[in-house]
Amino acid sequence: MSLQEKIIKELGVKPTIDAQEEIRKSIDFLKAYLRKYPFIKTYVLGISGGQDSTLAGRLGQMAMEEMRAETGNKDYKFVAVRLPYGVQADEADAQRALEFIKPDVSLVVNIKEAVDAQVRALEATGVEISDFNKGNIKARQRMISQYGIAGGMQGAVLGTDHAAENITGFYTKFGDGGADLLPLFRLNKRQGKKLLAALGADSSLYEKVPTADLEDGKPGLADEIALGVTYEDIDDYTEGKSVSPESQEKIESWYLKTEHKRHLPITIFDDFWK
Ligand SMILES: Nc1ncnc2c1ncn2[C@@H]1O[C@H](COP(=O)(O)OP(=O)(O)OC[C@H]2O[C@@H]([n+]3cccc(C(=O)O)c3)[C@H](O)[C@@H]2O)[C@@H](O)[C@H]1O
Ligand SMILES: Nc1ncnc2c1ncn2[C@@H]1O[C@H](COP(=O)(O)OP(=O)(O)OP(=O)(O)O)[C@@H](O)[C@H]1O
Ligand SMILES: [Mg+2]
Repeated sequence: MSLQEKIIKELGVKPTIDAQEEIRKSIDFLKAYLRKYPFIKTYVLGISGGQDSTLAGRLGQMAMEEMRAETGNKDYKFVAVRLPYGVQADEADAQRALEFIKPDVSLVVNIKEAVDAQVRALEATGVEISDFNKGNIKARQRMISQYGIAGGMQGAVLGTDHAAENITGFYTKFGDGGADLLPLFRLNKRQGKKLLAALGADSSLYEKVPTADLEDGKPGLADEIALGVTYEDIDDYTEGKSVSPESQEKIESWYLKTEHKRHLPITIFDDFWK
C-alpha cells in the first residue's frame, strides 16, 4: 500500500461525495452521541468567520433543532462563541457566519487579556515567546474558553478538524486540535464547500481565503502560504489523484512530521513513532 493510500484510508476520505448524504451523516452522528450521553445538552463551538466553523456550526445547530423536535426537551442548545483576540479584522465575516448559523446561544469571550497575561508570565521566566508561539497560545486559550463554557453548560466541544487539515497537522496541538467531537472529519476542503453550498450558504462564506490568523505580525496569513502547498493539491491527494512530485513531497513531509499530533500522548507501549 502506498503512503497516499494509507493516509486516505486513515482519514476516511471518499473520492466523490453526495453533499446531502454527508450532511445527514454528520447531523446523525452529533444526535446519536447526545442520545447515548443524555447528560450532554449543548454543543459549544468557536466561530471565526472561516469556512470550517461556519459549516460545523450550522451542522451543530441543525442537530440541536432536530433533538428538540424529536425529544421535546428544550434544553438541547447549540452555543456559538466568538473568541477574538482584541478586535478581529474580519469581524464582519464572523457576523455573517453567525447570521447563517442562527445559533440558539451566541456568546463572546475576548481572549486578549488571558493570552497577554500568559505571555507576560512566561516571559518573566526568561523564556522568549515568539509571535508564532504566541499564536499557538491564542489557539490553546480558545480551547480553554470553549471547555469553560462546556463545563458550565452541560456541554461538549465541537472541533473543525477535517481531512485537508489533519493530513498536514495544520492545527495547534491541544488548541483547536483539542475537542470532543469532530463532525467534519473525513471531508476535505472542497467537500466542505460543497456541503455549505448544499446548505444554502452564500458563496462568500466559503470562498474566503482560509487562514489560521494567529500571528500578530502576519494578520490573515493564508494557510496555503504557511503550508507551501495549495488546498487544490491537498484535496486532489486525499481523493487519490496524482499531484506534482513537489506537492506530494510537501504533503507527505507535513504528514510525517506531525504524526505525533494524531496520537494520544506517547507512552512506552506505543511504537507508531519508532
Ligand atoms: N515529534 C514530536 N513528538 C512529540 N511531540 C512533538 C513532536 N514535535 C513537536 N512536538 C510537540 O508539539 C509542539 C508543537 O506543536 P504545536 O504547538 O501544534 O505547534 P506547531 O505545529 O509548531 O504549529 C502549529 C501550526 O498550525 C497552524 N495552525 C494552528 C492553529 C490553527 C490553524 C488553522 O488553520 O486555523 C493552524 C499554525 O499556524 C502553525 O503553523 C511542540 O512544542 C512539542 O511540544
Ligand atoms: N477568532 C476566532 N473566534 C472564534 N473561534 C476561532 C477563532 N479563530 C479560530 N477559531 C476556532 O478554531 C478553529 C480552527 O480555525 P481554522 O482557521 O482551521 O477554521 P476556520 O477559521 O473555521 O476556517 P478556515 O480554515 O477556512 O479559516 C475554527 O474553526 C474555530 O472553531
Ligand atoms: Mg480560519
